[in-house]
Amino acid sequence: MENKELVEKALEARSVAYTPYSGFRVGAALLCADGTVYGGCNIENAAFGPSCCAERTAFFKAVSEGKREFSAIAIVGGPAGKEPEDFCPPCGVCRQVMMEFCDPERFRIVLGKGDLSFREYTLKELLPLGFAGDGVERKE
Ligand SMILES: O=c1ccn([C@H]2C[C@H](O)[C@@H](CO)O2)c(=O)[nH]1
Ligand SMILES: [Zn+2]
Repeated sequence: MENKELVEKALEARSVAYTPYSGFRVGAALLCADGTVYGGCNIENAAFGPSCCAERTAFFKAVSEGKREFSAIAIVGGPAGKEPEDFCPPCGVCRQVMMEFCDPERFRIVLGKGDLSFREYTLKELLPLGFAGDGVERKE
């Protein structure tokens, strides 16, 4: 799928962001290796801590439906009431979640804006020397 189309889907996902505390609405569209796309938005909470970013919402939706292989994620974000005018790079926690499921040299992170312009990075570029759990015992 074209990056532009993925950015459009991220903008669509952003429209239902739940952000009463920050007013900063983020949307993500996660492209699975099988071609399916999962949208995600940020979901905030009055206790702040339980809030979830758009990117993790998309990943957890996909993994909870059996998906394990991912090609790319588009991310858009900015203040409510207007289309995103700046790029919104993923937070460190979300980069680490990507590291769990994605090949850092192949997984593409597409940062988009409301005008559908975008910049593409690999996960390795945004999370150099990322921790992949090498040496961590796996039970299954
Ligand atoms: O890449 C990002 C950056 C921030 N947020 C959310 C967290 C919070 O709800 C709001 C402001 O930080 O935006 C995301 O969902 N993804
Ligand atoms: Zn995040």
